[in-house]
Amino acid sequence: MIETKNLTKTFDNFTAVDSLDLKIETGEFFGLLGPNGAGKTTTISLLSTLLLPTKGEILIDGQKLTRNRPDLKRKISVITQEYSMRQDMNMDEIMEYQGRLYFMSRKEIKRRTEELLEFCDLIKFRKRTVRKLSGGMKRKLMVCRALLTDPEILLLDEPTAGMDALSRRQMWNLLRKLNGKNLTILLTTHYMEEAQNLCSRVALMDHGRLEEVSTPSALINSLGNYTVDEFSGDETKSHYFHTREEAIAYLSGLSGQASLRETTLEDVFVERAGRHLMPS
Ligand SMILES: Nc1ncnc2c1ncn2[C@@H]1O[C@H](COP(=O)(O)OP(=O)(O)OP(=O)(O)O)[C@@H](O)[C@H]1O
Repeated sequence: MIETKNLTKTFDNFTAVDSLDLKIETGEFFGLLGPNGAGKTTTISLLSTLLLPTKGEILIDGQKLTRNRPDLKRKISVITQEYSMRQDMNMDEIMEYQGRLYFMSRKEIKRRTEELLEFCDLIKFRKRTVRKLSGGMKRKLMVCRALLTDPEILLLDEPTAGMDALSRRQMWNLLRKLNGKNLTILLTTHYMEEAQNLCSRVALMDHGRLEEVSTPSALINSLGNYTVDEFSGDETKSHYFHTREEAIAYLSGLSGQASLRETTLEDVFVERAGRHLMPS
């Protein structure tokens, strides 16, 4: 279990993460959502001990995480937004290099590499250098590399940013499979469809603070499960309803162009951003 208590990070006079109290259960698939600058990446950096908190603490399975706890740090792997891999190395070499950093035996590196590349559908590309991999393959390789040491928790900062629709779906399938094997996953994303599809719970952050923690379906339900979009000129106005009947009754009373659909997490995000999640 990951727990943050009053977790705070201040840069000079600016508070990027403000008194964050969060509990993520073992085996959860958890999403950290919020507008640009909300403090998501900073939170990931704190959880991976890349940054140290100004105040508060992080507990992993009830024990305080610090840079001097290699046993706890080993439970956590992080995949950042940058591709931090040598271009001239092939997949096997990337994995071996990583394994040596963690003092793993040759035999163990080979065994895990085989298993992970197979699991991630990369085995036939193992001799390809990073330079020649597609963006999607590089991301999958980063997942393999992060899992080499067999962590219990995977932190992912925008794992599908810039990916095409097909690669994104392949990554979703891979992350779902990993979560199915009881890997705890915490990701940040700007894609609400991604959070709605993958996450069992999401946290909405803004200005470093936690606004709400809930399930995607409860958030959608709070707005209303049915949406009528009313189109006039360049503008679309969305109206939300709790029942299909109410939505249809409203729709039938409209004279202009309009359509009925299911409400999405993106609607929740947009509505809240309009009200109070707006970056200042
Ligand atoms: N090293 C730093 N020094 C000063 N300010 C920083 C530093 N790192 C982050 N910040 C500031 O902290 C705030 C939160 O940044 P962070 O990257 O955590 O947001 P985010 O939610 O991940 O945003 P995005 O969605 O754009 O990636 C921003 O205003 C950012 O400018």
